Amino acid sequence: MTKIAPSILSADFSKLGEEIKDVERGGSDYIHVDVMDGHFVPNITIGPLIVESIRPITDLPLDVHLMIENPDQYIEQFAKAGSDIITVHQEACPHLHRTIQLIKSYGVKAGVVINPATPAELIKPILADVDLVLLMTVNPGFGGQSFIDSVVPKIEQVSSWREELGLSFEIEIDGGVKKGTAKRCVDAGADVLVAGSAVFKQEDRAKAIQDILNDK
Ligand SMILES: O=C(CO)[C@H](O)[C@H](O)COP(=O)(O)O
Ligand SMILES: [Fe+2]
Repeated sequence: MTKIAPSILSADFSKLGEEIKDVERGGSDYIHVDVMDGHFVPNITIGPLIVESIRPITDLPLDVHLMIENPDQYIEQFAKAGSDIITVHQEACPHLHRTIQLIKSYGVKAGVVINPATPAELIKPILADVDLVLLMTVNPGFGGQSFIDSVVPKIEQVSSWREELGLSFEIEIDGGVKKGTAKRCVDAGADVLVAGSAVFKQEDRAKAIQDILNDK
């Protein structure tokens, strides 16, 4: 069963708690939290305080996507704030194994992310250590961007390695996912679809979620 992870980046922050409840009722599997530092990406969003404040609102796993430089410095804070999954960018981690082990040391699931232009070969050595691989289908930094089609073969590639290596990490896709692009991701091997604007910018969030999951 394909999972959906609405990204609160596109939610109305003035009523974030209600927004999260709405997508939870609408059938979400994870809540995706986009953390941006204005350095790794050209935008600033939220920090551990927000993760801590939304933690009591939902029992859904908080899937925290760190788009920050030097993530090692902040992993403890995000873990203690209540993250269930923390994903770090390969491009931001010179010592990727160490960073993945640091996340796991707090009892949190660990994921690795790559940008659209980063070859999947660069994360092959870490696949046996991660719970999740996040493949960006936009350049990180903003919601509402267009899906980059050239990432689809990379989804197939990572999915085939997972089978060959007998591993069980989840493959998550992030950026421009909506009805029309979701099917291509799922057909290529994606398990979890992040969707920001395609969920939160719609009035009926339950319908928006079903439209994405039923993309045929
Ligand atoms: O990581 C992200 C951007 O860097 C977001 O998760 C992503 O862009 C979701 O927004 P949308 O579905 O509107 O593209
Ligand atoms: Fe994200």
